[in-house]
Amino acid sequence: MGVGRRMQKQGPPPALDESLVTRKRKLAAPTNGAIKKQKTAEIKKPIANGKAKKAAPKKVSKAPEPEPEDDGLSDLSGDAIDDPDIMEDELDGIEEADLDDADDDEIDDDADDFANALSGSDEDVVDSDDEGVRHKRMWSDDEDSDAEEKLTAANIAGLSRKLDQQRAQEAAEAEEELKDDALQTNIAAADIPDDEDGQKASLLAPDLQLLRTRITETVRVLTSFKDLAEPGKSRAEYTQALLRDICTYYGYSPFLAEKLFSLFPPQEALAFFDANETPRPMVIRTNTLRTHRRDLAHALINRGVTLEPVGKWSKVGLQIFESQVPLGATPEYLAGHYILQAASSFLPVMALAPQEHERVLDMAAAPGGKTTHLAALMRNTGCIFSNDSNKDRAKGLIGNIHRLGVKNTIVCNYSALEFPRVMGGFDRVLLDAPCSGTGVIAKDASVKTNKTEADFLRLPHLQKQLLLAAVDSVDHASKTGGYIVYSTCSVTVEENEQVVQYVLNKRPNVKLVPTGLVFGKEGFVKYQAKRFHPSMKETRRYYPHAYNVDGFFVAKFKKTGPTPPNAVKAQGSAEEKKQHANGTKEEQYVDDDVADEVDAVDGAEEEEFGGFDEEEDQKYIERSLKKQLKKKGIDPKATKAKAVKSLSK
Ligand SMILES: C[S@@+](CC[C@H](N)C(=O)[O-])C[C@H]1O[C@@H](n2cnc3c(N)ncnc32)[C@H](O)[C@@H]1O
Repeated sequence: MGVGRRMQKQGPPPALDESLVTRKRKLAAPTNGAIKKQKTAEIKKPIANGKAKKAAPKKVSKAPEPEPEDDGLSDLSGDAIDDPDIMEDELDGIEEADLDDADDDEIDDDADDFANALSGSDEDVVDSDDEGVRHKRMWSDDEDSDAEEKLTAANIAGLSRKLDQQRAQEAAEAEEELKDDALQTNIAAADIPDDEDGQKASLLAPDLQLLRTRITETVRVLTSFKDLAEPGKSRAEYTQALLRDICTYYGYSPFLAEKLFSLFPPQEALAFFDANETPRPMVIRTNTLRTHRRDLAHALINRGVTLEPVGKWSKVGLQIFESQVPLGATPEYLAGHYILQAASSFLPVMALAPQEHERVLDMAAAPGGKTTHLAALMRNTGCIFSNDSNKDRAKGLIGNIHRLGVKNTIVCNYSALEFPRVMGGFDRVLLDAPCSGTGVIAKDASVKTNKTEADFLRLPHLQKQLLLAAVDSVDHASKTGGYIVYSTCSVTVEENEQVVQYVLNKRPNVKLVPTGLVFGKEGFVKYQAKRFHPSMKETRRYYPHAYNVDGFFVAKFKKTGPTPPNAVKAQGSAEEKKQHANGTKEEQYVDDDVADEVDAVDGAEEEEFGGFDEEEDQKYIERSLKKQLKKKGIDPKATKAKAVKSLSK
């Protein structure tokens, strides 16, 4: 695993993170000298057979430190977890300060007691006001020198990775400078062969370099347009030129480049495109049904893995900096002690916050990252219906459920559109919807070119229907729940705010509520000509450039009553149109597409479930296609096949 951006600390930027999570925090950043000292210590640490030897403990432990087990599993067994003595011994090589924020809510009570015994405090790191405890418990990159003394082998390794990262960055910069020099030399050189037109033959590196310079310069002009624009040149002209350069430089289709660019101010858009060029940090989620985060960290450190807690916002995530072993094949992995899972995938589950003994539906669940997290939060109680329409993917879901020791889950294989006809009355429903993947371009670069306008009609349409089904599957009278979480790994407005707005319009019996997540940007209340309900600010957006996590969207709804049988009918009725015209209805927060669709709905939905039918769906798709074609100046009377083809170009 290389160094670089991947090594960056993941999660919320300091301002958000610190102010929201910690009330008292005065520790300063470590000095370079301190980091160097730690680095030296790590270099001295011998590593044999791919297995790092334990660093010598700084403190003498109460009990003699046991030799690490050969298979690294016995110290993670249920007995070890429940036996404070054994666990205390284990912690000699990994100081309690670092990992005892790991468990809290997600582990069993015995383990909580044990954690408390170790730290001398039963408080949660997140809410602690106790400065002393805070010093001990923090595991971050801005400790003071006192706290450094207490850093563990893991922490030292983590920090030394950062030093490596710094060095790599310096090396990259030096290389960049060399290239610059070379470029200048090349440009000035008289012996570059001319092409047929007598122009200097273009060289790939100089072109990209120049392109990058031009992009940066155009962004600068757009940012201070009045002061920097050439007279007579419009903002639109600059933007078009910039988009052309972005497509060439980063390899996006013009359609997607424009769609993504329009989400941000120009400077931020550039940061977003840049962030999509580097992978996010590798993260694993501790399976608290099988182990505790600190025990897992201990076991992996002993196998030569360098890691750190993912951030104070998660009690189960570990960010992997470097590994001597394949993380998908360690004994701990095979024993189900963790799952490889992107950090942002934790968020929808945290937002849904399932309670023990509830009935929960995961509508689109494969391969099961979120289902298994739900099960862990519910401590294997209650019942999860874990559904996916794709049978092959559902096999992976079953595999993960078995590996991670999930016992409260029933796997089903329906189109989620069939809920609640299959079953309803759930306390909570998670809809992690199929989406375009514009939040995970760093993982799948094909998204840059393979998504067309047709996808951004088809997917939102499916997402809207699925979300209506999710709402209708929840028991509004649930004593503990009545919540729905909608998430996507996409950043487009069509797949997020527009879907949420559509459902708010169609189902007056739900409202948006805070997600409870401690970081993330507010959803759009306004986007281009579209206006959304003010409560849309309760939804959360996540961007790779802002938090070093995959792009994600999370919305949480509370169902307040049964769906009125005439809900949909009312929305298309003459009375409602009159209300819209008078601006007397909350549903004036309607975007064009929603208005079209609402107008198109004349048939009543007789039952709580929306009663979708393919014919009706087709009508919406065709209507939207026609609109798009008209916008493009294409004859909408062209055959549908031709129309889709031209839109796909
Ligand atoms: C984003 S992935 C879900 C990831 C999953 N929640 C996890 O955390 O591992 C979306 C899933 O939706 C499924 N899907 C697509 N259309 C569906 C439908 N109509 N009903 C149910 N599942 C569907 C896909 O097969 C895919 O597995």
